[in-house]
Amino acid sequence: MEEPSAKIPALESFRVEQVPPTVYYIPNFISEAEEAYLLHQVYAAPKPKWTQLSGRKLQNWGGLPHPKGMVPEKLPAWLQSYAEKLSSLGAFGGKMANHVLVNEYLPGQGIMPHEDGPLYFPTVTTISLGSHTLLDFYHPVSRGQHADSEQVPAPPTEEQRHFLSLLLQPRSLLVLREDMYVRYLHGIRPAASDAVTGNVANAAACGAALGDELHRGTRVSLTVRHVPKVLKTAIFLGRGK
Ligand SMILES: O=C(O)CCC(=O)C(=O)O
Ligand SMILES: [Fe+2]
Repeated sequence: MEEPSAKIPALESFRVEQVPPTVYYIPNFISEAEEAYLLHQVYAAPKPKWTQLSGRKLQNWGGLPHPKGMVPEKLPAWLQSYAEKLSSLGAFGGKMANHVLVNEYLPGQGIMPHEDGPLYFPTVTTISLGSHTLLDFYHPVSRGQHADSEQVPAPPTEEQRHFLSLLLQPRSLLVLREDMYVRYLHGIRPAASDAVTGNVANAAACGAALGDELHRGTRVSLTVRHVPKVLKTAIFLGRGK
């Protein structure tokens, strides 16, 4: 798979320091008017576009990523313009974003720690709408080698594997790539509020003070990605000569 270049010049001033490579956090990436417009479009989508999961509901746009290749579907205009804007920043190594996942979380909902997997270009960009959330990062569970006679130590708990969090404010853009996207797991605890602790790596960029308690509202996230492996859409109906 193609590697992203080490830097995104347009975003360098938004790089979050003191975390593994690479996190960019851009507060107020969109205006309140754009946020209202995007939320309106999300909720104007036809009902069957939603998939209800246990802790959230989602809309999938652009096609279903698949190991054999995604059958692409045209993004609607309201998402295409943001896909273009994010791609032109250089987030996807010169490629155009072609996939958007919309997630809706009510207060108390979240997403289990996970990796996004190999079907995506190793950069993810996320626009948050409606509410903040806290995105948590976890060390992967390593499968250590143990001799038969050795006692296998208990695996570390989720709490022990947690090593940092990022505060995602409404209207912000998060860009994750390299180790922070590929090597560590990410998730959102199913909580109704979040405490700003010393583990929140971008607290300063958010203007958040240690000890703040932030109450979640309904959050909608737009996760914009590039899916490299795409199948041809049109079936060629040759007339034959
Ligand atoms: O809502 C978010 O910001 C995270 C979503 C996510 O991790 C995913 O859809 O893979
Ligand atoms: Fe994810």
